[in-house]
Amino acid sequence: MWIYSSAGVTVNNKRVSSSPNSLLLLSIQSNRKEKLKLYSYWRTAKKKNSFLRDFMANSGAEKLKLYSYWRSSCAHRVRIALALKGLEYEYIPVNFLKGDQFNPVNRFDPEDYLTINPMGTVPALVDGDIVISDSFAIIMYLDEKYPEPPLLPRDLHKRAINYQAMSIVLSGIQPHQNLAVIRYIEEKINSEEKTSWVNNAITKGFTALEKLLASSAGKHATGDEIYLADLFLAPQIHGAINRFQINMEPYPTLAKCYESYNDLPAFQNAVPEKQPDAPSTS
Ligand SMILES: N[C@@H](CCC(=O)N[C@@H](CS)C(=O)NCC(=O)O)C(=O)O
Repeated sequence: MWIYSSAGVTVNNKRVSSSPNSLLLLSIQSNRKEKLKLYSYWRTAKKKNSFLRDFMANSGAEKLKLYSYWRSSCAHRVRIALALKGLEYEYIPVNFLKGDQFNPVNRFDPEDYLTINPMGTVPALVDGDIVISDSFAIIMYLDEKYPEPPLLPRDLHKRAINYQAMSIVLSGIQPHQNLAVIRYIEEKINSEEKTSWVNNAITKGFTALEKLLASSAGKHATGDEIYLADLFLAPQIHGAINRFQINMEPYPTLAKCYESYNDLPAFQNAVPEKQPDAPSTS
């Protein structure tokens, strides 16, 4: 696998050059004409990461792999990030209802999914030899490797609001509505208790988010650009409305952001209903 960074070029973990420019000369399979084409493309590419992205897409390098489940809001966040960064990936479904998390997910995986993510949850991203689970870690990894468009604003206050909104969803809401948790409540108590538990967690989180974002929001959570908070809000609101039938009227700021997300292709294509493992009737 080719890794290109400001520190140089690595192929299959072997440093082959300390100068990123020589990537072009190292495109071993290319003939002189192709090399010149690559070189002139690199010279004119506005952003180095778009060069890397295109080069990876055309070089036969292994594609990113995303272990996902259509309805997972955590995987949904990563799908948006991948789309915003313009990255192609292989979608590998992990079907929790069939217990895929305890088995090899498909015939190409020699080992159980738990060796990929010992927590047995999605998402997990595989980038060559690098395996990352947890949506936040994955999104930060992608943002650092492919800095355009940036997922964190430069303004420190706005950046802190993004972290805060992300954290409310990541640790204040989603864990309470997680499949394993709600199944447990349903089994040990009953389904009314499950519904009230989830509603309570979403209401508490959305009330806090509404207060946090009322003064910072533009078209999106912290202005008109898309940032980290938006990647966490969109899937959370989508699930709240479609899966848990939450009324968004008390949260006008969140509802307005959600409406704007629905206009953007990166968000439109990442929704659960459009994933390859979604049931056809959903
Ligand atoms: N903090 C983790 C949470 C991962 C997580 O809980 N994923 C859920 C789907 S959104 C899951 O895999 N649930 C399966 C289960 O609970 O068995 C992340 O953001 O990736």
